[in-house]
Amino acid sequence: MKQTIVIKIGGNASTQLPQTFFAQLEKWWLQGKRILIVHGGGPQISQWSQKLNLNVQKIDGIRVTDPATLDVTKAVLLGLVQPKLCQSIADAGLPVVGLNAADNKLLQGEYLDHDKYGEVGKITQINKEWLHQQLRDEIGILAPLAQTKDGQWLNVNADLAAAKIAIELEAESLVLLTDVPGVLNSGKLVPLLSESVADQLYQKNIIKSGMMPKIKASFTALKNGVSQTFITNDLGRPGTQFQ
Ligand SMILES: Nc1ncnc2c1ncn2[C@@H]1O[C@H](COP(=O)(O)OP(=O)(O)O)[C@@H](O)[C@H]1O
Ligand SMILES: CC(=O)N[C@@H](CCC(=O)OP(=O)(O)O)C(=O)O
Repeated sequence: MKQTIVIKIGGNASTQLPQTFFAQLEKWWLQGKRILIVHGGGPQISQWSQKLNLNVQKIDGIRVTDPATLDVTKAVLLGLVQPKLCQSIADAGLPVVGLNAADNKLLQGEYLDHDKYGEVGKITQINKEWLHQQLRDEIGILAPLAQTKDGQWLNVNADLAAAKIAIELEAESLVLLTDVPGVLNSGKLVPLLSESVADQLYQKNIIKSGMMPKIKASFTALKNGVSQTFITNDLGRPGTQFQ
């Protein structure tokens, strides 16, 4: 569906959305684009885990998730982050619907590597027809959680979830909205990034932590039919575009 735009909003970015974000969203909506927002909430999950004396550990940007942390993840994403985002988009006068994995088996998944990450998964199947229908009338706000065929919930990194969903929806673009202007090298924005240069930046430890799943997500989407992928902190600016 070439009229679809998938925007991933990181947990930090979701707390400081500028007016330009809502203006661009409205512009795309009025142009007839279908818009799906996949939201993160990593910093909020870490904060609540700490309050509850749970261990916070990430490996290359992926949270190690034990059953108690999975409960916190669900509660924070579906109880705090998502309603707040829905509220701010509704306040901007745009139609919005909050969505999660359990809505008509929207996101099915399987474990990534149970021994390494615990209750963490990757998305394997999407209820596309139903999702397309929802996006005809409303902007969708979707949490990065999936369910196995047996109904077990899985925590999914939001960048990787957004890429998989963008591919499945045949989106025209994927925008990863975060708290930095794009990929930085010695403090300078890299406007265009190829996979070989990204590998070099990774080898030099310039691309690390939370940027790693974003790079993987961007190239995966690009190689699988999404025409354009960006990492930015402003919907009005392309930040880093992938090539
Ligand atoms: N080369 C890089 N350029 C920019 N940011 C980087 C880079 N390498 C690591 N990062 C880190 O990645 C962070 C963004 O990832 P993350 O904190 O997971 O954000 P989000 O919550 O938006 O997913 C940046 O704030 C920065 O600390
Ligand atoms: C498995 C995994 O890492 N899940 C992520 C889901 C939220 C997320 O990705 O949020 P940000 O985009 O704000 O980082 C987590 O628990 O932090």
